[in-house]
Amino acid sequence: MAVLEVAGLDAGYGDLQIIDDVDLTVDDGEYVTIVGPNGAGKSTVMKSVFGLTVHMGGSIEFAGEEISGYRPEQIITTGIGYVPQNDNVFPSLSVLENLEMGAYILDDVPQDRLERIFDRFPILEERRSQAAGDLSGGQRQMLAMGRALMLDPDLLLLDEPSAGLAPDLVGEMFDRIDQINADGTGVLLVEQNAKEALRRCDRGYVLVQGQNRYVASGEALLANEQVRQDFLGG
Ligand SMILES: Nc1ncnc2c1ncn2[C@@H]1O[C@H](COP(=O)(O)OP(=O)(O)OP(=O)(O)O)[C@@H](O)[C@H]1O
Repeated sequence: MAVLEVAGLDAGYGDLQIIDDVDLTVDDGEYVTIVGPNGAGKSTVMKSVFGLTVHMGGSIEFAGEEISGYRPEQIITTGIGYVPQNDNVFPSLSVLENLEMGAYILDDVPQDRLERIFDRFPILEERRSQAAGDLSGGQRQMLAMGRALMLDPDLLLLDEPSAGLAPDLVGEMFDRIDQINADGTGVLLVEQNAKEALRRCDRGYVLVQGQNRYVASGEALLANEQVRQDFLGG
């Protein structure tokens, strides 16, 4: 069953249209990645799903509900979590406070989820009292994911989580995403690290100049000579 179904999406910023007639689906528990050249509109597609762009046409359904036109505060209540690429933690708040903020729409902080996040990311428990601004880039990214997981989303949107990480941490970040997905959370990932993302995902989209150029399993895209030459560095 498609949890997220984007059809004929046109979107952009102000009067500027960036996304042109894009279709995209993420089935229940599926791991889907969007790759493509710089400036292709990958982040813009993701932001559109989360209500952060100007919607210019098409539909965005999540779990059967039309969510285009919803504000981000409404969208998180439908079961979509979003981890932006930048400014994704509150630097002056502690790690624990950041995680608690993730559950701000609930009356009480769900302690069982907090425990699960600490089990998944032990470094966050170790550093629970430290300011988020003092964390390393990788730890900050884990905190941002943990915060989004506090609402136990059905679909997690991740915008370039490996950006800026030291090469030895990139594999670890991808492993974390695999684990989150293995626990049943659907994942929509935008990545510059296209080969690694395609190796890990169920299905991939290659976006070029705001349009879908290829849609196939990650494996099939990696095996496609044209895709390799044009978008994966050979
Ligand atoms: N807030 C904004 N206002 C106006 N234009 C924007 C804004 N954000 C992005 N753009 C433009 O939209 C286009 C697509 O950007 P987007 O960030 O979606 O691309 P991307 O494929 O994610 O690229 P990258 O991998 O370089 O982040 C670019 O031309 C960019 O300059």
